[in-house]
Amino acid sequence: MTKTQIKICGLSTEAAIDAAIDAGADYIGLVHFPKSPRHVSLERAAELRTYAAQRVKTVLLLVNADPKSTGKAIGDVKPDVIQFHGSETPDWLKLVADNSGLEIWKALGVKDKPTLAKSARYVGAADRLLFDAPAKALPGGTGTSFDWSLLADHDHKLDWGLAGGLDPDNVADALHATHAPLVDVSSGVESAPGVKQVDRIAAFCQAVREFDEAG
Ligand SMILES: O=C(O)c1ccccc1NCC(=O)[C@H](O)[C@H](O)COP(=O)(O)O
Repeated sequence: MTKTQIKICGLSTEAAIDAAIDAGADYIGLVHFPKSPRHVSLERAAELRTYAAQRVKTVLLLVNADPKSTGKAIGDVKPDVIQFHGSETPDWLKLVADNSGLEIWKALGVKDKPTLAKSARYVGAADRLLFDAPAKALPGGTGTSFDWSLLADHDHKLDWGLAGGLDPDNVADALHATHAPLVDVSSGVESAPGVKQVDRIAAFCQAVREFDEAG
């Protein structure tokens, strides 16, 4: 049985971390981007990372952070993975990877086939691509989906994941359409921006596991 990996993103409380772990998530995401309703300070991100350590992998999200801020964020939080969610270049990702030894993910907003074709430039720079909806007021956490059929026959050159407007009711359809090895959710398991709902986290993970079991 293929086990789809699950990332629950935009957590800011210990209770939400417990809910994600209890539901069987593989990754939690901590957003360090002051414009986001899910923003956590580096101090709080470090506390949450320590709370989660050994139980689930922690992904720290940054958006177009400068080199000094990136180094401080990595040093303070010590995440397992760093996810870049802005317009960061492959060269910048390589530099961070070489200096930190961390696993690197790059989020890309998918508009059309040419966007997907351009994603190949991250080969050798990122460990995983996260295909998300195009940016709106925020670069991520928008709660909107893109056209999943764009991924149906895409020749993936890198490990990858699917994000953007997923929720407990549509994640099985998204997996049928894309066969994503990882799914990422934020708004779809919230009652309001930044407020995670334990029962929706559980329902999301349950829907993924039911898809996996149905084969
Ligand atoms: O979640 C945010 O507020 C956010 C802000 C700025 C950059 C990235 C952000 N989230 C990144 C994620 O990985 C989200 O889980 C992903 O975009 C999917 O979000 P959603 O459509 O709300 O499920």
